[in-house]
Amino acid sequence: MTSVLDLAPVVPVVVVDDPSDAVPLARALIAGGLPAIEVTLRTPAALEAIRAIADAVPDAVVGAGTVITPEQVTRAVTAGARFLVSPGWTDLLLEAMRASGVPYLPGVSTTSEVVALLERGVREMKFFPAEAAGGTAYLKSLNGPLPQARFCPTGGIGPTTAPDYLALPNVGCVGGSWMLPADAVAARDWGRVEALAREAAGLTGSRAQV
Ligand SMILES: O=C(O)C(=O)C[C@H](O)[C@H](O)COP(=O)(O)O
Repeated sequence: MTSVLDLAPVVPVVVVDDPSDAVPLARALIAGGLPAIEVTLRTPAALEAIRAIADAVPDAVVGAGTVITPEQVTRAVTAGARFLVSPGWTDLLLEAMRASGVPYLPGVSTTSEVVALLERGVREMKFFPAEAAGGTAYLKSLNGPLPQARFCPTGGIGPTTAPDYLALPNVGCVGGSWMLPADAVAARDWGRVEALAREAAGLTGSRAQV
C-alpha cells in the first residue's frame, strides 16, 4: 500500500457519534477529494463506523485514530481499518501495530521520541499535538539532524496554516478536523462537508507553489 503520508495532502480526523452518519460523511469527504479518512476510537460508535465505511464506501481508505492499546489495534483491523494512527506510542503498542500488517503512524512530539522510533526502524510518524508542540518551526528544526523522519502533523491545524506545513520537506500530509464542523455534522449538512473537503484537497496546489 502507498504510504499513509502520500494518500492525500489532508487526512480528515473524524469523531463519529452516530454510526448512521459514517457512510454519508465518508462519501462527502471522498466527493470533495479526500480519500483517506481517520476515524478516531474516541466514541463507542467508532468501530461500527469503520466497519460501515469499509463495507459501503470502497473508494475510501479508512483508518483508525486514537489507537492506544494492542486490543484496539486488533479491533480496528478486524473492523476494516486499513491504517492505524496513535497520538503517542509505547513499545507494546508499536509491536502490536507492526504485527497488524497494516501501515501505522505512531505519534511523537519530541526529538527523543523521533530518534527512538528511527532506532526501531519507523520513519513515518504523526506529529501531535502539532501546533501546541511547536508547529512548523519545530518540524523545520527536526529536518536538519533527522531528515529521514517524515510526519503527518495533526492538532490545531486549519486551512490557513495547513499550506505552511505542507511546504516542509519532512511533511507528507496533515491531519485535521476543520472540514467537519460540529454544527455541519449535527445538521447532516454533507454538502458543506464536501465543499470544505474540496477546499482542503486543493491545498496541494499551495504546496506546489512554494
Ligand atoms: O484523536 C487523536 O488521536 C488525536 O490525536 C487528536 C486529533 O488528531 C486531533 O484532535 C485532531 O486535530 P484538530 O484538527 O485540532 O481537531
